[in-house]
Amino acid sequence: MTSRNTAASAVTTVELPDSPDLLRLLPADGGLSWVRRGEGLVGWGEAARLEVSGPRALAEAAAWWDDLSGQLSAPDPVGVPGSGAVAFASVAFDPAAGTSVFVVPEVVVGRRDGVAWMTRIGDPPPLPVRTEPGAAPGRLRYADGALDPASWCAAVAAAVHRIGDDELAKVVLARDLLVTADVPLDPRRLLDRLSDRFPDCWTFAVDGLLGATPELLLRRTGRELSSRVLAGTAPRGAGAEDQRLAAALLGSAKDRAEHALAVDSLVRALEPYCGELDAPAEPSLLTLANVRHLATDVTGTQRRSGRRGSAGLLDLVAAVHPTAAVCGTPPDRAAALIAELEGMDRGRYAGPVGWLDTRGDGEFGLALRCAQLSPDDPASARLFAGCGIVAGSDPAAELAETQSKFAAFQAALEG
Ligand SMILES: C=C(O[C@H]1C=CC=C(C(=O)O)[C@@H]1O)C(=O)O
Repeated sequence: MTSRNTAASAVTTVELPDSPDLLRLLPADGGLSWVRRGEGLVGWGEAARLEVSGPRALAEAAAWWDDLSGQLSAPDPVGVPGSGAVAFASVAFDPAAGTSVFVVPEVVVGRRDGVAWMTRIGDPPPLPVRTEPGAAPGRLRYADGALDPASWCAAVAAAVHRIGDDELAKVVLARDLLVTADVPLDPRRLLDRLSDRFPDCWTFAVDGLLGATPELLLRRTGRELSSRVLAGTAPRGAGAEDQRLAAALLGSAKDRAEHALAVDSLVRALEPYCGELDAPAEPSLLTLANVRHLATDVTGTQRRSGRRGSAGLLDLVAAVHPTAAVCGTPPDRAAALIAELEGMDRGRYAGPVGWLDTRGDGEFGLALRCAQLSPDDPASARLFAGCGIVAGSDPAAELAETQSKFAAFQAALEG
């Protein structure tokens, strides 16, 4: 665990008279973001930072944030979830092995239900010097990541085989794609384009991991908990074909089984913490520009008493992650098969990403439809996409699904 903390200075929060375009405020090096439909949080500067890994990574992060929250609590005239000091977080897919990053920005600008505010820690310059986002990156060169398409299809076929042997019911297999541009990639341009094209997604950026995720792992507001579980995907089509594909997804026994396992994994993990928990019996459709998903919005109320009643947001995130939307069923066998077949380190892809405030409120999505900007080459990035594999999955169809999912970030890169 490494932590840096220059945060023991005054925290001030003021309401802003005008509602700023949050993503337009970000400085040239990108900063931090969690924005959907123009609302959410952006931040920049670093008042404190934690990098943590190991079997107790999230517990250590929770203790670090509890301690810091005590130092950072301050009068907050806005008083809504996200106002005051916050930490942005990007957790490794496997927090025991990978590095999770928590950043407390010096400046946060937020907007919620039309109310805008700015929180500053210490005395940083209030707004960055504005420069326009950079131009299109010119020519893009793509290269296979860990597995070429044929090898990845072979991995899917092997997974289907293992599922047929009754070893497990579902595993999510992902692949990566490398991209290099002629000029450095501009995170602000990517975030702008992602949020324009994917208004129903959360456009996030934490420590070089950028994306627009449609999946909300867990939101905590007071004791109210909510989640949007996704699993089961169909491509988009033109005209009547699009409606046919939507109806086929809703009626697909394979996709519904894949979806039910993801909902079940979240519900089972949350149940012990909740007095009430509601998961609709039927999934709905979430339609995005590139794909359509089966979706279930789960809501619950956290218990008031006992050890589980006092669990904080990071304890809850640790309890629910990884769901079967990104790992599989049963999770231990699925994680072992992912390690065996994927041939890559997921890093923070498919891990929880979001923010938490000093009151214990916050939102965590799953880091999907994203790319990790290269720390060594500002013109390069690594894109990720994965698919749930169940009995009856067809490797060629799953490969096509990863291509449709990559297309979300590719559209932001291109043009
Ligand atoms: C693992 C990913 O998507 C998950 C979320 C929605 C639908 C999924 C699916 O249909 O396979 C995946 O479970 C990804 O986009 O990389």
